[in-house]
Amino acid sequence: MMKRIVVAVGVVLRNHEVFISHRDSSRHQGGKWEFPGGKVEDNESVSDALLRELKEEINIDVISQQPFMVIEFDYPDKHVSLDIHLVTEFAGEPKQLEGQEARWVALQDLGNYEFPEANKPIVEKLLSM
Ligand SMILES: Nc1nc2c([nH]c(=O)n2[C@H]2C[C@H](O)[C@@H](COP(=O)(O)OP(=O)(O)OP(=O)(O)O)O2)c(=O)[nH]1
Ligand SMILES: [Mg+2]
Repeated sequence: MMKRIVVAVGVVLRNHEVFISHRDSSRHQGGKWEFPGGKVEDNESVSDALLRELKEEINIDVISQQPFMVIEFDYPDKHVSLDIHLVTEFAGEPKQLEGQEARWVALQDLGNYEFPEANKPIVEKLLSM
């Protein structure tokens, strides 16, 4: 059985816009857009991982976050559990630190971006807000 990887994911919101990054094509589910985040390490809580990943990837300090949804999804080569949080307050200006393209996108335009298949319910829920 494939081990399920727990991933902390942040939907960073400001004025009805969300900050997304483009996943490098060399990576798992590469060439698609993503919400910043990454794997929860051993001995780390999901919220610790969320804070760490958003600092490492987009250089912000999370001040407020709320659980949004959990999605378990099996890619052929990887089983993931995405623990998604809305980040509604943060310090610093989001900036991609890992060389990926990144941008603010209006919530109602999210449907124009290609995300990994597991993200479908996230995008649907955001579009219905
Ligand atoms: N960050 C992120 N990962 C996602 C999303 N949707 C989705 O299926 N994933 C999957 C892709 C990866 O298989 C997995 C973990 O993401 P990751 O590669 O960013 O993990 P990480 O930041 O710890 O990076 P690394 O150790 O692989 O370099 O979650 C999403 O919206 N954001
Ligand atoms: Mg990541």
